[in-house]
Amino acid sequence: MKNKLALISVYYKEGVVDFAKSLVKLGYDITSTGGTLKMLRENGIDAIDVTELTNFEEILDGRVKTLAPQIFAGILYRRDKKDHVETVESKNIRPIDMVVNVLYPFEETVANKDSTEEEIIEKIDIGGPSMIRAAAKNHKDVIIVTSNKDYNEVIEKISSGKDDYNYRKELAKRAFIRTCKYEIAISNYFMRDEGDFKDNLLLGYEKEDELRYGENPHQKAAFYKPINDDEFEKLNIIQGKKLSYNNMLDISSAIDFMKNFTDENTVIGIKHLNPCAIASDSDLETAYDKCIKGDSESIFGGIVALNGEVTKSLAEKMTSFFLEIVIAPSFTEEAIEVFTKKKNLRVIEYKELGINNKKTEIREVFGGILLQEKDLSLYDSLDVVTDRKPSDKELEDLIFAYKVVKCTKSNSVCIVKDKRTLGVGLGDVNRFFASSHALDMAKDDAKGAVVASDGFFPFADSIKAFDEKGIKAIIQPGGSIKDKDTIDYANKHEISMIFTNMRHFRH
Ligand SMILES: NC(=O)c1ncn([C@@H]2O[C@H](COP(=O)(O)O)[C@@H](O)[C@H]2O)c1NC=O
Repeated sequence: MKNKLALISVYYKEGVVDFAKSLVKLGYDITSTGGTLKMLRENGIDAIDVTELTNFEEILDGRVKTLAPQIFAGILYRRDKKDHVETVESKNIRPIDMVVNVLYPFEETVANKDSTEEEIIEKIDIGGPSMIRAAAKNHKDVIIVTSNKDYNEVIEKISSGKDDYNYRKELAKRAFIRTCKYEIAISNYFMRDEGDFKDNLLLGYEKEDELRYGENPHQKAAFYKPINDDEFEKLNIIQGKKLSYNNMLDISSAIDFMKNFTDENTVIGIKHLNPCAIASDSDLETAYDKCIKGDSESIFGGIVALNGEVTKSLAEKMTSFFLEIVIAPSFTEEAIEVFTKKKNLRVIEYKELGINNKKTEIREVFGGILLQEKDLSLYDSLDVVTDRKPSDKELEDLIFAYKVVKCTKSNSVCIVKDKRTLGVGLGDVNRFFASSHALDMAKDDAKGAVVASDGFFPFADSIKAFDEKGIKAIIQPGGSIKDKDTIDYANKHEISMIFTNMRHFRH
């Protein structure tokens, strides 16, 4: 009886020589293709050239080498079917008991900006996926290996007689996942000119980690990363407890919110995916002090995002009370040292905080998912619709306040003075409630402050409430059928009002 036969054809050759040597020790014969064959032979492995099995030389620059009936029949015939066995024997086809294949690097070639179209097309592996699928289909009798990460495990399993049906099935599963991800990458390449809203949304995700629990302790959860995307790796988790489900949501909000504050040092305090306070200043530490003053109570147990380097003195301030996460583009060594006092606090460095690198966002809903462009603009125009015009200082604060309401759950209204939130009313079911909440938080400081609203005011009731507290400038999208009432009220009470013609709901 002949030895078992392993067909080895791998693009990346790391580990393949040792793997093949181990297979030989376990009694396997090796057959191989082109560059793999050369390498194995150079390393003293007496491999059979696959052309001896196919009776056909490799042609068309390697486009056809293993694509031959002798190979596919050797892999695919059913060992438990008499007629299959007879066919294979009568045609002198050698059984192939293991296929080891590492595909052409299509994904890497597409990711390389210097690759030409021709180079990319040539990296669409044809023979590899065909062999992988054939071997995976016939896993009952054939072992399929698709990654050099599996080499050691495969040798261990065979050596200990544990290369049983279940293990071969497990390898088949990995193989089909590999070819599936490969096809997603190829299909997405061919759809690249269809823009963001393609007819087919082919997404592939792989589990990065199990999470301790979900939104609540009784819910299980895990985090999945998109295949061929290393965005998550850009988060440098300097210290702290493992990230939880809610932490991941909060970090995402922090990253999203900060994209609105690129032109000035800004500090955002976040609770339950909403900013509880935001402040900007020419000095980061002052911005931090202003932010904490904005809502010194809600920030407890929250997240602080800063768009500048965290210094020792800032770190000392942030360790003086309980925070879950601090995220910033950089930290000084002294700051990191200070944070070590609070072992559980997650300290996260994200160099691209404040940079826009995603144009669309996905959400799951009943029956499917929703895909939309991210809300990346602030206003369409700044139309002063009242007799009184805002002063330059008011205008600065109005624009700042409008950025804040862009970050909040709708309906939202916020009150701002000196680029600092005094009160944020958010997630309310009616705009007057949101206005009242913001006013309650701002207390007497509201005098001389400005207001922003993420949607239009349907009635003049909120304007009246602002006026009673001494607010003199308002920014809102406009667009209500009752805009006239609101403008008339503002004119009568010498309030200036700006229409932006751009709403910022966030559901
Ligand atoms: N066309 C074929 O018959 C074929 N058979 C195997 N390959 C690929 O050739 C690569 C190995 O290259 P080499 O034979 O030079 O070591 C592997 O990634 C394998 O997937 C092929 N190439 C692409 O389709």
